Amino acid sequence: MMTSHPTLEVVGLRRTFSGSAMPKVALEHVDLQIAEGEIVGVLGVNGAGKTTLIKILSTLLLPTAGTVRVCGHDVVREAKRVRALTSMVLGGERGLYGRLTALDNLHFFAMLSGLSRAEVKRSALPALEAVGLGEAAGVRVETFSRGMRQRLHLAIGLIGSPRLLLLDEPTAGLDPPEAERLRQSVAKLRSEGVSILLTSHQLLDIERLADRVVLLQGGRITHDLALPEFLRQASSVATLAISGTGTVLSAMTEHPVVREGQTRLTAAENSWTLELPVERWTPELLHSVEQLVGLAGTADVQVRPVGLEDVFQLLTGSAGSEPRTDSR
Ligand SMILES: Nc1ncnc2c1ncn2[C@@H]1O[C@H](COP(=O)(O)OP(=O)(O)OP(=O)(O)O)[C@@H](O)[C@H]1O
Repeated sequence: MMTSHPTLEVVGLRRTFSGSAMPKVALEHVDLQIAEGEIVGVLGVNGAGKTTLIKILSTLLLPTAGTVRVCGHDVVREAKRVRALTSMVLGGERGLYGRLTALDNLHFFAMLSGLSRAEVKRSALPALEAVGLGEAAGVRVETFSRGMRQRLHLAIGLIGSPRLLLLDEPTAGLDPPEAERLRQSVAKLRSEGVSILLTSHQLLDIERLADRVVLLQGGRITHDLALPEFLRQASSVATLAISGTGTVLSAMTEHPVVREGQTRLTAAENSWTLELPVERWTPELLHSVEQLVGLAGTADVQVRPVGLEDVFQLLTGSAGSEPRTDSR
C-alpha cells in the first residue's frame, strides 16, 4: 500500500510521569520518522525511554505533548485506526496454548484482537508461511522449540497486515541458530513494505536488521543515523587482541604502542590479553604488532572489526547486553 505519509511520524514527543516530588521526564523532544519498509533499531540503556516510546506508539500510553502518527493517523484521536495498522510483538516465553495447533493459536489470538473471521481466515496461513511455519500449521505448539514459538508470535503479529511492527526483544531467550532464523523472518518483512521499530539488548539483532539506528539517552534522541554511519561513530576500525600465557613482560607494558595507545591489558594467574583499538592500519602499527607478537608467551592474535556493541559502549559508557531490570 503506497501512502504519502511516512509509516511513522513522531514530532516533539514528550512524556512525563508524575513523581512524588517532581514529574519524571521519560521522553523529551523526540522526533522520529520511519519510512515504508524501513527497519529502525532503537538503542538505549535501561531507563532511556524505549518502553515508554513503544507504549505510546501502540496506544497503550498517551503522550504528554507532541504528535505521533501512523500512516497519517493520530495515536490519540484515531487510536482505533492506529491499532489496526500497528502490531506489537514481544520476545520471551508468553502465553501460547500448547495443546492447540499453530493455526488454532493464530485464529484464537487474531479473533481476540478484534479481526473479522474472514480476515483471519484469509491471512492466517500466509502469516505462518512468512515466518517459515507453513508446514507446522497443524502441529501442536507444545512440540515447538522456543524459536518456533517466537516465530509463531511474529506470525500472530502479522495477522491483519499491519503497516508498523513494534518488535521488543524479539530474540530474547533464543539460542544463536534460532535467533538467526527469527532475524531472517523479520528481514523478509522489509521487502513486503512493513515498517519495523526494533528494540533489543541483543545488539546483533539491530546490527543485522536495522537500516537506521536511533540512540535514546535520558529520553532524548542523541543519534539518528544510517547503520554504517552509526558504526563510524567509533574512532577505531577494529580491536586487535593479543593473548598469551605466563607473566606479562615489561617489554610489553613499556612498548610505546601500549603506553601511548588506549590499550586494555587484563592479566589472570597465568595468562593475559592485550586489547588495542586500531584507528588506522599503518606500517608503523603493523611493525609494533609484529614486535609484540614476537614476545615470549604470545599464543594468539585476533582482529575484531568494530561492531555496534563497541559504538554503543563508547556513546553511552555502558555494556549493551545487560539484562533487563524491569519485570515485563
Ligand atoms: N509508570 C511509570 N511511572 C514512573 N516512572 C516511569 C514509569 N514508566 C517508566 N518510568 C520512568 O521513565 C524512564 C524511562 O523508562 P522506560 O521503561 O521507557 O525505559 P527503557 O529504555 O525501556 O528501559 P529498559 O531497557 O530497562 O526497559 C525511566 O526513568 C523510568 O523509571
